[in-house]
Amino acid sequence: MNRLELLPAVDVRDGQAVRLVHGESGSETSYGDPHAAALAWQAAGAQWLHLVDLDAAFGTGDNRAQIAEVARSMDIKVELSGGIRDDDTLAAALATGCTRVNLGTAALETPEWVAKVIAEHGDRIAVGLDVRGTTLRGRGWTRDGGDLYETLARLDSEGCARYVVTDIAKDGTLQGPNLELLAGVCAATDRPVVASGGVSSLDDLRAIASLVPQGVEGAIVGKALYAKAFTLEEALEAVSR
Ligand SMILES: O=C(O)c1ccccc1NCC(=O)[C@H](O)[C@H](O)COP(=O)(O)O
Repeated sequence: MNRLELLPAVDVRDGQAVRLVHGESGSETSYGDPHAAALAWQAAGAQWLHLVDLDAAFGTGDNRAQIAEVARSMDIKVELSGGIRDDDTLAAALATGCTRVNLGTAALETPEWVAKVIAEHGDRIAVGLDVRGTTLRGRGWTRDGGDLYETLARLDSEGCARYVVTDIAKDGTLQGPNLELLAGVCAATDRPVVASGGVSSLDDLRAIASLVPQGVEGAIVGKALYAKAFTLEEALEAVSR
């Protein structure tokens, strides 16, 4: 059986690594230099980094140059997210050498473009399914964007390689992942799923790992690492068995 991949998160707002609660602008806690955070996760044994430009996601500017520098300097795989919505932002993201990008708003607002780039770039494109209940949210999670399962069926038919599934109600809260949502998405698609939002403990990671046979491939971990609920080394050990 495959091991659960862990993706420590570095979310960047106004040049700083931050954590948000429910992804809400204004709820930031700052954790300093994003590059230092990324290098720390790499040094601790991460194989992946989940790197988010929150300003680009919210439409309050961007941190593209800084994020590109971080992505380029990593020896590990990087998943880039936040504000990738057109040819220019996609080309800039892919040019950082990241392993894949995560599209959110574009999958809701410009589905033809997303179908085109899925066809062009295959596995380098993931789609973020960020939900409240079963309603998708776009534009930095501020606007409703349709039904989760209808969108999933459409993206599946277009060949989307992978989904990053976030329960916004859980994100940044340390309240535990939404296992029911993850199991529901896995039952609806044969594509791999990356779980995001709410991880609070090693037991949460073990619970997500129990869904690997159903199709969960990885888990993004943010707040719990920054709040020192456990170390990344402990997390990697917990999912290695
Ligand atoms: O990923 C995005 O594009 C995004 C847009 C707007 C608000 C938040 C966004 N991402 C947040 C994350 O990916 C978190 O880092 C991740 O869900 C970790 O959550 P947690 O472990 O609960 O801190």
